Amino acid sequence: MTGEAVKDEAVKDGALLTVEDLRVSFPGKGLRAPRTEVLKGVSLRVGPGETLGMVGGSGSGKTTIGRAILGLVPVASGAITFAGERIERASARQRRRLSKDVQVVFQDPYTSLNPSLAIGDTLSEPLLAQGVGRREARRRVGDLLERVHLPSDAAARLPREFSGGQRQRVAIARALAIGPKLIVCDEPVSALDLTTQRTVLDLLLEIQERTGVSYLFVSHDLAVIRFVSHRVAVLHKGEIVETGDAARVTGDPRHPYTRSLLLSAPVANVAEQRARREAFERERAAS
Ligand SMILES: Nc1ncnc2c1ncn2[C@@H]1O[C@H](COP(=O)(O)OP(=O)(O)OP(=O)(O)O)[C@@H](O)[C@H]1O
Repeated sequence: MTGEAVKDEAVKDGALLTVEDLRVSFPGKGLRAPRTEVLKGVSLRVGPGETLGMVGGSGSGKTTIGRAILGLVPVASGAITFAGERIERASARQRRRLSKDVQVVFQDPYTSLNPSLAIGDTLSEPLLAQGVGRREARRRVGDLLERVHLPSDAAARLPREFSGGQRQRVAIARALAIGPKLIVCDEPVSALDLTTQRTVLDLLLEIQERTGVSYLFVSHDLAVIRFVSHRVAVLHKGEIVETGDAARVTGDPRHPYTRSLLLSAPVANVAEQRARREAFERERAAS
């Protein structure tokens, strides 16, 4: 299929991001070891203004999907289409252009910000790189801080003066700086305590409502995924085993792996969890 043909299809079905039959492998350990296939034909789509939650256990390949979309790992085969443009083997120039539309928020707010750069400089950097003038950049930094509910004097301070939750707000503000269409959120709240998790998730939802940005939201935590996602894809050993509406996948999972994920989730509602476990065990005994 030519690049043009894929472009037309992607635009026609209204997807912002389409991943088709994506395969990624890494060299095995040892000289003659075969490569390890980490993604084994993953397909997904994210619509404009939509959050696709990507959930799966450790090592299932969640982060690798995000990294492939961002061009940070080589793709063995398959197609990644963003806004009608094939990007799985984007050139450095294409990547620079794409960085305006596709941003990322990483898990660890303690390592994702430059410790020697004042918050204002961290936020103005992407703006200046896009050709925004200094004065306008300063004004927009003020807006960004306001949008993520940080005080305007934060601009002059260093990351070490902020808590984990506040730093993650800065990371979100940086991702938002040049008005992206898609943010890959890679476990953005996993390093935060429960109360802070909630405020950062609320912020992400508020931003989506206001700007219409799409999220590919990676997490191992089903409760977090249920809270933020419109649709959910469940990844297991490099393959998507179940996908669908968030309430359906997390409330009435069809695949045994999704059910086991649900059962191993921390217990928010003991009665609900017990009923689910009993139903699961009855079904297993009957099969
Ligand atoms: N650059 C790399 N080189 C070699 N192996 C890698 C590389 N990146 C990831 N892997 C391997 O690929 C597999 C999937 O990793 P990935 O980080 O995508 O999983 P994950 O689902 O995000 O897991 P976690 O929740 O633990 O971060 C793991 O076995 C990991 O060791």
